[in-house]
Amino acid sequence: MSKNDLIIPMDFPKLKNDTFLRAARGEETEHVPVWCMRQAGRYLPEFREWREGKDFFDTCRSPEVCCELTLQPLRRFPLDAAIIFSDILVVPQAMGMKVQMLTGKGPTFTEPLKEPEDLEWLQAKVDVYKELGYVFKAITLTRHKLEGKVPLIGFTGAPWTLMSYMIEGGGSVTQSKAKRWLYRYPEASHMLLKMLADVIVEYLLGQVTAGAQALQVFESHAGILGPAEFKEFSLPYLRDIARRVKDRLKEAGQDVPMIVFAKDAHYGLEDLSQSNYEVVGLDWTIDPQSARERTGGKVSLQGNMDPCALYAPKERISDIVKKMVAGFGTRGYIANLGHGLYPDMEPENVGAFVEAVHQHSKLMIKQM
Ligand SMILES: Cc1c2[nH]c(c1CCC(=O)O)Cc1[nH]c(c(CCC(=O)O)c1C)Cc1[nH]c(c(CCC(=O)O)c1C)Cc1[nH]c(c(C)c1CCC(=O)O)C2
Repeated sequence: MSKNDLIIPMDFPKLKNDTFLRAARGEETEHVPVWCMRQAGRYLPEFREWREGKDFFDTCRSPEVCCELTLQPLRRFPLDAAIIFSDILVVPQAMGMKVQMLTGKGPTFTEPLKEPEDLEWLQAKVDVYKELGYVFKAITLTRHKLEGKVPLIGFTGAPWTLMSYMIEGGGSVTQSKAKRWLYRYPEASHMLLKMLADVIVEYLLGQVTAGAQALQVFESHAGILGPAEFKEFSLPYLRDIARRVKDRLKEAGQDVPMIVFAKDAHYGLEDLSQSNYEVVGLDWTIDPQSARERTGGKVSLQGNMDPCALYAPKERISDIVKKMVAGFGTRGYIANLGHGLYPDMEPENVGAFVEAVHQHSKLMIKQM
């Protein structure tokens, strides 16, 4: 597949609910928009049905199935945004690494990177249209099937998070193999991070060309780094990605809001709020008001209810949401969880969360 094989997205249905996009830009809204990380996931029986017996990455490579899985949560809940069903690990795959999703174990690389010499067999220059065109097709198809209901979010893993998977070969508590590279091979680490950033920029631009209306960058493994390592090995690449994507979009007369979610990196909040992203996503370990103070009104904020609060009864969820919305304020705010939904969560309680955000925020905005 090449860029020209893509259905050039000129004829998308008109967007009816742009609350999420307005909040991302800090504009006024009638209610606080809300979506959930991992909203397309195993907590939904219809999702489990579609995924049953099928390989995870085969599913990612089927645009029709990705489209269906993306739309499922929107049929149930009045969410204000959709996020394309895919995975961050499709990028290492595009660079030539083999990854499987093993039941009960999660993502597993057949041959993780061990030493700097291993970088030689990585694909540094990736034709994203050829290797990741299936994601772009899923985005274009979903954008049509959404019928303008809500905006569609595209996403990527950030360089450090992807690097850590490529070296660890899967999930890890200490990330010690990946961190060993940072301390022992800083030059090779920067080489790998730069290689990843280059692919990510093209990948994000391809997603916008295909129809993505916002982009989220997941730095899920930020919290394992100390402040100095974050400043050296994560932040510069996060900034570089947003800058390059925005410059290239500007040349094409386009502008798409970008969200950075660096989990557990509150030490980096001030820096993240000055990193070319419109929105900073937050995990639940930071208090909404202090996040506001530390980001000084420079960005919109997204988050940050503890996903486990969804185990509470509905009335309690409503109280927690009310405090959270009051803490962030209704302007420049996108409600979300502080991380993804877990498979054992009740769809009904997810509905209660979404409803509580709309209900409380509408009242607060009216009273202003
Ligand atoms: C670290 C990471 C990954 N993938 C992702 C991240 C960053 C966000 C985060 O910090 O959680 C991002 C991701 N993965 C998935 C999405 C889809 C969109 C959404 O609904 O949010 C998104 C945005 C689908 C998925 N990706 C995965 C699932 C579950 C497996 C399945 O569907 O069979 C889904 C719905 C698998 C996955 N993919 C990954 C892991 C560690 C796992 C296994 C853990 C688990 O089993 O939940 C890597």
